[in-house]
Amino acid sequence: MILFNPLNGGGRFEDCFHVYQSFKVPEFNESMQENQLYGKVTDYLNSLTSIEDSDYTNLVTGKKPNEIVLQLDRNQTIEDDFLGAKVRWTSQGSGDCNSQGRNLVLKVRKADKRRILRPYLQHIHVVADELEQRKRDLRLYMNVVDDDFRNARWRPVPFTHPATLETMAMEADLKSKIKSDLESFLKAKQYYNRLGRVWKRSFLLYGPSGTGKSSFVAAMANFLGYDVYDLDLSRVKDDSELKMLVLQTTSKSVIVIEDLDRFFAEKSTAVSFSGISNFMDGLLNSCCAEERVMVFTMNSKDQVDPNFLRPGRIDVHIHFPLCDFSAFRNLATSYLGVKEHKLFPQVEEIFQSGSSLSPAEIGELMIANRNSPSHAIKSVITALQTDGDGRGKGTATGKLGRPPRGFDTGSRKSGDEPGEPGVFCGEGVNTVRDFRKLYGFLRMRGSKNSQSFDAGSDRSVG
Ligand SMILES: Nc1ncnc2c1ncn2[C@@H]1O[C@H](COP(=O)(O)OP(=O)(O)OP(=O)(O)O)[C@@H](O)[C@H]1O
Ligand SMILES: [Mg+2]
Repeated sequence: MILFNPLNGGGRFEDCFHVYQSFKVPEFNESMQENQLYGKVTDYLNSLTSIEDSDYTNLVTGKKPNEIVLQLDRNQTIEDDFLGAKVRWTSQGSGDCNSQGRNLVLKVRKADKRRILRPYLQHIHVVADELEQRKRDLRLYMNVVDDDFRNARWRPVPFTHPATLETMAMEADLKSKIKSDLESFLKAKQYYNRLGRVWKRSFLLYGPSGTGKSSFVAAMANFLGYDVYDLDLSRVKDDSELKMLVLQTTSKSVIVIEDLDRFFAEKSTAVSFSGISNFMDGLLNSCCAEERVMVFTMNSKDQVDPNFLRPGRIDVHIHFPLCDFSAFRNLATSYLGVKEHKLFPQVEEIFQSGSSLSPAEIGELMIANRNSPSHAIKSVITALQTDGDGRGKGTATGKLGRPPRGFDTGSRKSGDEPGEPGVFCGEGVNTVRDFRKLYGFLRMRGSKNSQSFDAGSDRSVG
């Protein structure tokens, strides 16, 4: 007696008693046109963790260079859970010599069918669309003034910034909080709709120059699979032009305004404070597309009107501190491929004494000396001793676990000369001072000497 047919979706005892109902999703319709649902279900199934856990599965190249994706094999069955119900999917050959293509067969318990079938198919649609969105090439939009039309508009270019959340040197706990915050934002459409709120999230990234704020915006966009709208306020004529630009942005995008504190301090934009607040509120109460992330970067939030930073306008505040020893280790791992080194205790001691540099400064020294990790670390030690000018003493981080301390603007120490013994640098960057020149750090020194961080009022992720 044959009870189970393994080609019939991994036969189970219940199958024999018609406990399940099957639904076939063919690859092509009767006119041999592609059935789009088949593509969506395939993408959805290939993204499930159960495919990773199955006994065998296919590995195929994806659309992007070096991308490898998991793919359901013919006659393979995987399980999925939805609203507490278990369903099974089997990939089958068409079995019909007159037709081509494959089928995906869904088995649902009859008892669950009425309750879950429609929402489950809807869920597959949503997830597949999100996956598609993440796969497509991203764009960076910059606002330009169109001479002919005297109008501001967005000009797109391909967005190819390589930063990812993984490449950012940040405290691990903070990074994983941000990651799960973004993940839950992506899944929260129905939640926001139920609350009657626009599906958006706004972030404030603040910290000294060269600590990774701009790179982090790129990493977020790559993580979310969103386009980036980089709004340059100095190119905006007035408040109404700002409004028009906002209306032109599309959903699934990160809208970023960099160095906002500078605009407020220098009044170097024709846009008023209320224009910017309305810009944020306009997005909040939006007539325009939703599913957007807004990011503002600044060196310090001291000079910024607290009204601007109030809850509801800014959801998440993230502080970007100067390097500590743990960030240094992260950088050494990614830039030099070194997880441990005999010089690490010495580096740690210097950090503990309060010296610090920005990740950009340390990263640049590592890149310049990347052929010899020892030389690279020695150059960092020398730079911390000579250029590290005690800035680390003032980096109150609050959320990163270090207690808030007064900020020491401290004048530079004298040993600021290039070419310290034992320091081998290449590519024209010999000391942090050289790098600061390159990076435009002096610009910041001139205008932003007195910074301190209000860690106490942080609302951080989580
Ligand atoms: N935390 C970090 N992790 C990894 N790389 C970093 C980090 N911080 C800075 N860098 C590197 O330093 C360079 C400058 O960083 P970035 O431009 O993101 O700094 P920033 O905070 O935006 O500075 P500014 O305030 O001057 O705009 C980038 O090449 C980036 O890769
Ligand atoms: Mg920046």
